[in-house]
Amino acid sequence: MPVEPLSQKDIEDRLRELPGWSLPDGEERLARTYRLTSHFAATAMVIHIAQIQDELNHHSELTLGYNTVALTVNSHDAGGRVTEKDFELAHRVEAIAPGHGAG
Ligand SMILES: C[C@H](O)[C@H](O)[C@H]1CNC2=NC(N)=NC(=O)C2=N1
Repeated sequence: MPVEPLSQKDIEDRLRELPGWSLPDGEERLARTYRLTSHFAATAMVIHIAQIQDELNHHSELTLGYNTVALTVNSHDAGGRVTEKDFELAHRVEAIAPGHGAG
C-alpha cells in the first residue's frame, strides 16, 4: 500500500511526541543519535534496531560510533519523503532505547 508523504506541519507536530528526534535543516529525513554506555552496548542496540527494521520492512541509515547509534530515515517508496512509516520506526526505536541504557 503506498504511503503518502507528510506535510512539513504534520512532521513538526509528530516530532513533538519524539524528544531527541529532529528534521535536520534542509533535509527530508528524521534523525536521532543515541549515546550508550559502551561500544558493546551501542552495537547491541544496532542489532536490536536491525531486527525491528526487518520486522517493519522499513530501514534507516544506521551508523555505529564508539558509543553512539545514529539513525536517519525517510521513505524510499515515497520518493525519499517522510511518511508515517518513518514515525512508526522512530517510535519503535524509542520504545527499546531505555532498555539499552540509551540517552
Ligand atoms: C522491497 C522492500 O520491501 C522495500 O524496498 C522497503 C525496504 N525498506 C525500506 N526502507 C525505507 N526507509 N523506505 C522504504 O521505502 C523501504 N522499502
